[in-house]
Amino acid sequence: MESRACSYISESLAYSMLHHGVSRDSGPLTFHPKPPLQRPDASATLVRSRRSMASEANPADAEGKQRRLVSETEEDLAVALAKYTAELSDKYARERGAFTVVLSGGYLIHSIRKLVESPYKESVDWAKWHVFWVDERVVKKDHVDSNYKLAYDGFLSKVPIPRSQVYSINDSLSAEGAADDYEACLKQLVETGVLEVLASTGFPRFDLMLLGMGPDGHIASLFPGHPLLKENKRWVTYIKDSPKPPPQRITFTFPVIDASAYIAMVVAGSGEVDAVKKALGCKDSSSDLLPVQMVSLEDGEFTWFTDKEAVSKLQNKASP
Ligand SMILES: O=C(O)[C@H](O)[C@@H](O)[C@H](O)[C@H](O)COP(=O)(O)O
Repeated sequence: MESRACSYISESLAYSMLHHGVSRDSGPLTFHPKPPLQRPDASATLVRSRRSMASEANPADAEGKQRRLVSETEEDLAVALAKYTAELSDKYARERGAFTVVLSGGYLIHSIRKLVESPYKESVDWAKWHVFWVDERVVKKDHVDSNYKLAYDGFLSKVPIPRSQVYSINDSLSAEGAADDYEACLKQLVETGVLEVLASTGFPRFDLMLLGMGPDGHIASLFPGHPLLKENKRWVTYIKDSPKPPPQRITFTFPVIDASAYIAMVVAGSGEVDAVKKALGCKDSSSDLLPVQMVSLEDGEFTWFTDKEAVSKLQNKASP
């Protein structure tokens, strides 16, 4: 099980830039000016959330930027998510020679299982992928709680993404140290052009975040009522009192999540029905928002990928 720990990025990138441009494994990367953001083809079932429905509850929704795909089954959801991800991979590989993808832990890794099967296993340009984590538990990488291990076992070990482009945390550091280290890693990747920065906010702009949501509406390691929800300077921070075990984690902050080009919020099954109902089904006062409702994309597109079970408490299951 190997990846490029962020503390070693400096050496790796120095080597890569000297010898190949950016990536040691995949040859030179070319970066072109990015054209205006384009939406991937909307499938017949992909629908835009109704503005009026949750406009107070969700700023992204208020701007009409949320879409919702309700699949009949979890299996259908996994098929749709693989297609969506592969299309974005093609787009970014073509446009700028790199595709920056952020993973979460939890059920999400199971949801992307179709990507390691035909046709995607063969057709996706895996050499262009750069993989990050929206949050990570501060444990050794071979620990059963490690999000890296989860992703490695279920996804990364099955596709040829260059190891130097898999940015796992340095698991020999404390939570504070690992957060600092990961942020420094991101800053180096901005300098070398792998990562873009959103000009309007100065925060790094990832091409695609594949996120899960907990039953309490948390995303990443940003939990309801926690002071970290207000962090607006750091790119990566740490938490030592996570209500979901294990307690020590590092996490991207909201401004980084908000700078994303695309977010896929993946929720399947019955475990999160109440949070889904609250997030998508009713108006709330702004003081009572779930973390998932606090996402406010600057210039991106937020798509809910759910199965029917996950939206079973919603009256309007697929908004027009
Ligand atoms: O470390 C973690 O716990 C995850 O990264 C976390 O952000 C996860 O995505 C949500 O908790 C949803 O998890 P489930 O899909 O297991 O509900």
